[in-house]
Amino acid sequence: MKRKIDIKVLDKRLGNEFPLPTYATEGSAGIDLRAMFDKTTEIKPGETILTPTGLSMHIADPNLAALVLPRSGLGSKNGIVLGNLVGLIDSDYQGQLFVPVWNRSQTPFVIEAGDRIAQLIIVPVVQAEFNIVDEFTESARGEGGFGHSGKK
Ligand SMILES: O=c1ccn([C@H]2C[C@H](O)[C@@H](COP(=O)(O)OP(=O)(O)OP(=O)(O)O)O2)c(=O)[nH]1
Repeated sequence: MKRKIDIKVLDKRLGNEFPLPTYATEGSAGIDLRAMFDKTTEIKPGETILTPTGLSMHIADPNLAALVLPRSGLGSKNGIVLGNLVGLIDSDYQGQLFVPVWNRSQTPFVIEAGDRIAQLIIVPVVQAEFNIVDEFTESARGEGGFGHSGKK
């Protein structure tokens, strides 16, 4: 059976006033996160507002993490993205998920309580280890650094 990560619903409006997050289709990678403000909130141009989601998670498994990403439509049409560009939820984080919602547009943006403002995906993680070396020969591909391949 597929293992599922437990996400706790802290805000009782979720599941009552607003639908619980769901994977919209069989192929959906993410679930939408809602802005669980107490009231309608305006984000001024250039402003970032830390937004509660009403959801708490403890991933616990170090082989997993979660990413908070902008919703494509809000980002490309309304300039509503994330103040940290991408949010990383560590497997040992325990607590409410917050989304720093950034209005990078030139116009104020109104968020009603419960609006879907970002999305969350759970991803596999492989940790790196660091090894001190005496000598290192770069491969042909590594020489010259960024943009060195000359390919367009
Ligand atoms: O958009 C986000 C990003 C992070 N977090 C939570 C989960 C994450 O595990 C924790 C710390 O995030 P991060 O490690 O990115 O923050 P930091 O600024 O590097 O601080 P820290 O010193 O806590 O690592 O904050 C959120 O709720 N929303």
